[in-house]
Amino acid sequence: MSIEVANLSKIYGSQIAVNSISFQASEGQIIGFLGPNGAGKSSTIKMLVGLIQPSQGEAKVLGLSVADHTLELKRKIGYLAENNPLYPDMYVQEFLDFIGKIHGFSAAQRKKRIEEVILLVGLEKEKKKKIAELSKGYQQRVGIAQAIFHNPSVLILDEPTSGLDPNQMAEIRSLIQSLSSGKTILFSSHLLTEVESICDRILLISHGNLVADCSLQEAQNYTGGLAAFFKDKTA
Ligand SMILES: Nc1ncnc2c1ncn2[C@@H]1O[C@H](COP(=O)(O)OP(=O)(O)OP(=O)(O)O)[C@@H](O)[C@H]1O
Repeated sequence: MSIEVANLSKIYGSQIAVNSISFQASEGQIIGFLGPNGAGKSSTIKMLVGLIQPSQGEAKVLGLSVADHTLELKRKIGYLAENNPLYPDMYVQEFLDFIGKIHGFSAAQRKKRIEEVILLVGLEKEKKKKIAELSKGYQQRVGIAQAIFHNPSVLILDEPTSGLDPNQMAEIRSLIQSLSSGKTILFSSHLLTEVESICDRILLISHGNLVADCSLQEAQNYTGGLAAFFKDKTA
C-alpha cells in the first residue's frame, strides 16, 4: 500500500478538523481528495506529509509510519503545499538547484535532473527567468518541479490548481496526468471538474468526516451526477 490512514483525527482546541478518517491507496492510483472549504483536506494532507502531528490515529506512507519516519519519508514523498511557497527572487534553475542540494544530489546529478524536470513540467521557455517574473500557472509548474525533483513514488498536491485561470488549470491537470505513471498521486480540490478529468478514485471529506470513498465512475453514476453526489454528501 502506498498510503494507509487509520482512524486519523486532528483537533485544534475545541475544533475537530479531521474526525477519525480511514482509507488506503494502492500504487498507481490518482486520487481526488475532494471537499468544500474548511472540510479538513489540508489538515489531512499535512498529517500525511508529517508537517503536523495527528491528535489520534496513524498515517503510513510506503509502509512507514509518518510520525516515526518523518525525515525518511520526506525523501520519498513529493509535496506541493497549498500556497506553493517559492523564493520569488531566485531564478528557476537556481531554485531547482537549491532543491537538489536539499535532496543531497551531487552537482552533476543536479545539472542532469534540473534539465529533466524542466522538460517534464514544461518550463523550457521560462527556465532563465526569475520566479517572480513567471505567471501563476508557471509558478505552479515550478512548485510541481520541486515536488517531483527526487522522483518520489508518492505525490501529494494540495489544491494544485487553485488561483489559476481555466486554461492554466487545464494545463496543470494534464501535467499531473502525464506525471502519474508508476506514481500514487493524491491531490486535493474543492472543484468537481478537476477530479472528473484526471482521477480514478474519489475521497470526499465534509466537516472532517470521510463521507465517500469510491471510484469516479460510481460517483458519476449517482442520481443527478457528480454535482448532486457532491452536494448531497456534503450537505
Ligand atoms: N492551525 C489551525 N488552528 C486552528 N484551526 C485550524 C487550523 N488549521 C485549520 N483549522 C481549521 O480546521 C478546519 C479544516 O481546515 P483545513 O484547512 O484542513 O480545510 P480544507 O478542506 O483544506 O479547507 P480549504 O479548501 O478552505 O483550504 C477549518 O475549520 C479550519 O479553520
